[in-house]
Amino acid sequence: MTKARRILVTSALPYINGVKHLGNLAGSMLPADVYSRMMRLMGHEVTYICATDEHGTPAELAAQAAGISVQEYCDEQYEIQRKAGEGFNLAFDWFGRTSRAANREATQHFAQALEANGLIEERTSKQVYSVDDGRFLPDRYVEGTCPTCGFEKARGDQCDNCGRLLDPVDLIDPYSSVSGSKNIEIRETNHLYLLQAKMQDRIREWVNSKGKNWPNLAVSIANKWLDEGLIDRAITRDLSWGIDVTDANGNPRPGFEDKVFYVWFDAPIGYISSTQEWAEATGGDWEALWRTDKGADETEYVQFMGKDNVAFHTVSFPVTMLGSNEPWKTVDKLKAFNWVTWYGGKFSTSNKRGVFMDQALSLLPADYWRWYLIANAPEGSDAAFTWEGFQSAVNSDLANVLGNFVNRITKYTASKFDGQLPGAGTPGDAEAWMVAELKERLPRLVEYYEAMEFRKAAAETRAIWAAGNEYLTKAEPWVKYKTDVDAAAVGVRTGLNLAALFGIIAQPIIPNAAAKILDALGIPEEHRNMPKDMSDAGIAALLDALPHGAPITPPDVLFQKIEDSQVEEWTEQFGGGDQA
Ligand SMILES: Nc1ncnc2c1ncn2[C@@H]1O[C@H](COP(=O)(O)OP(=O)(O)OP(=O)(O)O)[C@@H](O)[C@H]1O
Ligand SMILES: [Zn+2]
Repeated sequence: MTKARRILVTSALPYINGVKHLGNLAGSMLPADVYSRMMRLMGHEVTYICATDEHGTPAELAAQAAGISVQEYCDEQYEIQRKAGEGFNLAFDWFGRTSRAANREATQHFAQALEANGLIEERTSKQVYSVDDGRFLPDRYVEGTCPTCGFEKARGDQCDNCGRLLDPVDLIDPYSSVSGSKNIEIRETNHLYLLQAKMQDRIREWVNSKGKNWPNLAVSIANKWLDEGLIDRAITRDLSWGIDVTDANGNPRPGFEDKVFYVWFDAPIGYISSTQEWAEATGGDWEALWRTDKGADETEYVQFMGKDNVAFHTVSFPVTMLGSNEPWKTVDKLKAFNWVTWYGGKFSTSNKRGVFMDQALSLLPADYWRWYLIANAPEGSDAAFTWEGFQSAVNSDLANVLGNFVNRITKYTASKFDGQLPGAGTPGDAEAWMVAELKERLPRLVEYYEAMEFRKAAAETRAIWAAGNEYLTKAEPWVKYKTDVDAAAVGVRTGLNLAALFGIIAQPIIPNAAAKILDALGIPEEHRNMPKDMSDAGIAALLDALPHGAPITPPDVLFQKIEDSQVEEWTEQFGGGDQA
């Protein structure tokens, strides 16, 4: 017996400005959920934490555009995202918010610890100041002409045309995005700087030791940053929405009354503070997950994110944690994804390109999307979302391979065996073939999950379902029934047990449909875990696990096929073919 492991899972915190698109879902929360579910089914103790990332100028500007306060805006958007997550069956143990008190305290704590260790310093810097607005204009509060490409609507932090990261003072002809005023001055003011350069060697050493368990994509991104040399960064901004900058006594830090911590500093700390909220609400032990002096050295910490977040998780956040000189748990396994692309371009929240979580659920149930997005996870490279690909994954994998199998065998039991699992007959060659298949495939499925290879895990799941269909072709209970009812009974019994197994292994990816199957077969909750005994005898036992005589009710249609006319309609509605 292998020992149950304690696993902490986090997925990149979704930013608060609007409901997430299917790219966001596929590149962070969905695989984290699938992985958490599988680890739970294997008997491990999993805590999956996520939260909304709520600070920063995009939230402020969106609130302003909506004519409400930032707090109100974030409250609304949090609810929307929480509901969308629920709709997609994301089984977070806690879905927190970085704007809550726990994150304020944790962020202020880290800043104190870093400063005490000589890693934070007050420096004077030049900032864009709007005389008419009477305030500094950080990041997106200022727009102007890009010094690199001449684009006239570049934002203070980045040019959307050429992609270059900018400092607001670099903009040519800057104007305030609050008032449009061009009465702009460059003024000096103080900010806190995180002295990342001092941490270069420690982070390198840490990446070298931890990176062994990361995919190449993550290690190469971390090394690229380290090779370029870590630079000191301002971790405060001239804003009011955010976490207040305090002194050691918790009083406002002189000179920082109108400043807050920068969102990049406080967001990842949200993983810790959200775990604290979870512990507070449930009586869970957050320290066993986060403090290596309190048991977290025995916790496995797994992070999920899209590739643009890797640098923050392999360099910036580790600077905060290691620089505190406190015994914080750092990431063990890191899974980074490429992009899901939308018809030759990007999914985009600001341009409303692609399909968004709420819209998706209004078209079809969550399982359909979950299956397609996991089976086509952007792992080795970017993965294109196409309506045709979605249609074919649903129709062939879910409806034809899994749905038909379950339907056929349960309906046949209902019509020929009085809706009861038949106990007669003894297994023969066909059953031995099936045992051999499972003996090879089930351990491989588990390996793929352990390695967080989601495409392969989905493909193996499908291959196991397909082997079941092949088994029925070999066993042909419907033919045998005419001459030898007992021989037919073996095929039906094995088929029903296979249906149960197929439901069990389907649970991580398509939890609702899997529950329907397991309910139809009357499998109690405690028997829905992954099988552990992979010996010949153990696998043979799986094929005769359900009690003889157990009542079997065919489930309603598990999956509706997607019609060509629906694909046409959705292509039209979402502008699928449109390359603009
Ligand atoms: N097209 C995509 N495919 C895969 N992952 C993505 C995609 N777009 C964003 N992500 C990931 O989704 C997670 C949450 O992203 P976040 O809420 O910060 O939005 P974002 O990265 O600003 O994207 P967008 O502006 O397109 O919404 C991050 O880990 C990010 O890397
Ligand atoms: Zn530019």
